[in-house]
Amino acid sequence: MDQTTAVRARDISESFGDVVALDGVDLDVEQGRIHGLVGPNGAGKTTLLGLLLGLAVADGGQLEILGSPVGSRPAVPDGVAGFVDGPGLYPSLTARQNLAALVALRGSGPGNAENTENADNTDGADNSAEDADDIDEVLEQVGLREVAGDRIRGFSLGMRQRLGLAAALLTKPRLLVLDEPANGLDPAGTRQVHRVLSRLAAASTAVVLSSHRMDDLAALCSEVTILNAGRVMFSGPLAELASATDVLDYRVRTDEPARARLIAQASDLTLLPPDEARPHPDDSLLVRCSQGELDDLVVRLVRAEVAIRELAPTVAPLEAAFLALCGDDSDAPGGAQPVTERGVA
Ligand SMILES: Nc1ncnc2c1ncn2[C@@H]1O[C@H](COP(=O)(O)OP(=O)(O)OP(=O)(O)O)[C@@H](O)[C@H]1O
Repeated sequence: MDQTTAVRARDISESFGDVVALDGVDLDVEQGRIHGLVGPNGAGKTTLLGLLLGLAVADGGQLEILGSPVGSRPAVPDGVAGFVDGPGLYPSLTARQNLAALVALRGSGPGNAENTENADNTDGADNSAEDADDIDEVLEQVGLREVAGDRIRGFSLGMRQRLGLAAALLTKPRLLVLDEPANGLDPAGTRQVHRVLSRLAAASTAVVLSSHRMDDLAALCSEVTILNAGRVMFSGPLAELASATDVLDYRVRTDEPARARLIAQASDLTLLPPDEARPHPDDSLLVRCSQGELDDLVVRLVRAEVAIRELAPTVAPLEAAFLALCGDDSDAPGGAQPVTERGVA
């Protein structure tokens, strides 16, 4: 497998007036990896993706894309494709015409944007047969072949996102950069996009994509970078992130709630007040504890012959780690401390 580093960023900073969007960001992405950027609103995700796409140049730090340092002027680096803030598309053109226009604008087709707009040659008559085949192929990949002849004015957000992905695929990128590609996608669309991205990664393309949600990324990415207020809170494999948060909240449902509560009160763990957010709160216990403390509680309950009917974290471990690191949930276990094991601030 090609081990070339697709992205190597060191101490990247970027400000807009007084607003510090990125503050000493390091990022490493190897080819063939799908790397997720996650963080709350204003964390700096789009700003960082924009730098990777060459839409802007960082105020400070070093950035290498596909083995070459980026220049001092904004320019899309060779081999890079993607979009931030939604794909740029022509609403009055069909899906196929949009892709044909992009091919023409890139200069790999004989036409230009104007003649593509005026013509109703939805079969790509102005493009070479090879371009037309490529267009059909990427439309098929993203599941838009059936609506290739429809004007995209009527497309849903999810369909536009998929067309944006198709446009990026046309360039056969070695680094694909996507800002919230899951926006507006239904579950089937999400699965389809995941399949496309996984195939790309298997063929050595690096993918960097952003999301607000850890659970979105967990299904697709092997590694993540968590940004908060422009700083890297964690960067590394998902498994490492899950183990970064030892303390979690668990729901424990038993056949004898009153006795179970007494036993929990006699333990070292923290007993949380009942979950009022649930529409039908039952009499399960909510406890905040480490894995070891949970083991101890289970042993005590079993010894007391209290039957455990359900035991599960209230929030998935990865989501809990994200909430703890971003410190945007005062109820979350843990605090907003950067994890310092691997390339973080
Ligand atoms: N062009 C700009 N002019 C001024 N401030 C900007 C500009 N672009 C971004 N910012 C600011 O930089 C910070 C980071 O913004 P950015 O869009 O990168 O965050 P984000 O993580 O993508 O947020 P979101 O999840 O809401 O899209 C924010 O405080 C934002 O207001």
